[in-house]
Amino acid sequence: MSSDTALDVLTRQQNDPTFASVWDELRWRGLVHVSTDETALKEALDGEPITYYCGFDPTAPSLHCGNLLQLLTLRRIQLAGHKPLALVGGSTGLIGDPRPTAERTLNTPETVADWVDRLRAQVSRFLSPDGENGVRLVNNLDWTAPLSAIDFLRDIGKYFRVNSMLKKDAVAARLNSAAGISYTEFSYQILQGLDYRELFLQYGCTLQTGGSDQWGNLTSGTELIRRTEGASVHALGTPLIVNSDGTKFGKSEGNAIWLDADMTSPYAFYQFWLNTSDADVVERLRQFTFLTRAEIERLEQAVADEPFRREAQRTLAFEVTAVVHGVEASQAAIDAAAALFGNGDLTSLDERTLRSAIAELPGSATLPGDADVAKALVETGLVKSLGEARRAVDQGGVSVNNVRVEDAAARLSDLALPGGVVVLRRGKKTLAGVTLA
Ligand SMILES: N[C@@H](Cc1ccc(O)cc1)C(=O)O
Repeated sequence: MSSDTALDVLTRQQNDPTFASVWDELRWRGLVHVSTDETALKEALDGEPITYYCGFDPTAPSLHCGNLLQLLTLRRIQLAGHKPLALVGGSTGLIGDPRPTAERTLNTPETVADWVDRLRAQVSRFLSPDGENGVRLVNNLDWTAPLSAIDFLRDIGKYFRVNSMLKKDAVAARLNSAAGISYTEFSYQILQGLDYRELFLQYGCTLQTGGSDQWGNLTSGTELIRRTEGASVHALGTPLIVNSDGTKFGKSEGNAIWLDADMTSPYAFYQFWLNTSDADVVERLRQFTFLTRAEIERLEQAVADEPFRREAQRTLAFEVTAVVHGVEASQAAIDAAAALFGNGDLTSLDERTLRSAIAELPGSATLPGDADVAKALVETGLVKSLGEARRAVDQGGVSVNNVRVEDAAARLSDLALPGGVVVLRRGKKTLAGVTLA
């Protein structure tokens, strides 16, 4: 991340006078899908600061776009004065939250511990550490590891009825599948319930947020607290984000969109948001940016009046990339696209941005430095044959790094940008990238 941190960006845009109540804002932004008693929750959120939490499991070295919704929701509630606990699941990550489809493979404790560290660092970037309601990071391994099997079964297990455990969505789906479900994953909801109780007892935590797929796990905690402590606490489930064409949100050509810049480059991240459809873009602006209601409504009008300008998409991509990677990286992603597609000066781009930008072009190849322009045109699929390549160059229709080439036999190493990057263009629009080996 650059010097301009996610929080700087968030904080700049925090004051939206339209919303007297954070509950009203969460509703308007389309973040409330399911919750425990609404009146009680609204009252709690509009009243004195409460402590609330959301958990993230270390199932990969980085969080992804789907988790981002939870991080931003945590931040919105923090901006209203409440105190967040961000839990990274050192113990739950060792067990695995059952997915409706198939059993997870267990990761080694070393791997999980490494991912816990990485996720803690990621999560902290989205929440302010300052003041009375500064974020506290917690790890459920701290209270789960010391628990003996006997204590777990006697003291906690007694409060869970297998019948209701079987009804939870993911468990029910797996029971009906051929693969079934292991006892390990079946027990997961108890652990998450235990977390909520622990955070209630230790910190007075009275709200847990999560995706709506977490509803069973959220209510596992509220029920346990009701049974053991006689207290009534809250849970809030945000909607599952889907694209209006029915495809899953958060993937680009089958790859997950990660928050880690080494796993998904800021350029690719920016492009992902830029590709949002007109039908989805306003909802995404509400859910994933801190822009004010007035600004989002103006963009909604822009989508209706001048969809071809894609102002809403460009704003969305800039804002979300800035929140995750910083303003500079977000601007660099814009500059790279402009230089590539607008025939601009490629030499002004930094090598890393340029490399990640060409990696996203449809035809990209790695070639030895002594390869010539004709060969590169063939290898990247811009032409079908060496003959066609030569003709295209002779007709003046080929450029390398946005400078027209005259000689199809020119060596790529003589034309490359620093880092061995070569951008080939055929005609006006067709681009491909080559990295020299
Ligand atoms: N089960 C949550 C992560 C989580 C773990 C422990 C908790 O206490 C809360 C949430 C998920 O898979 O997204």
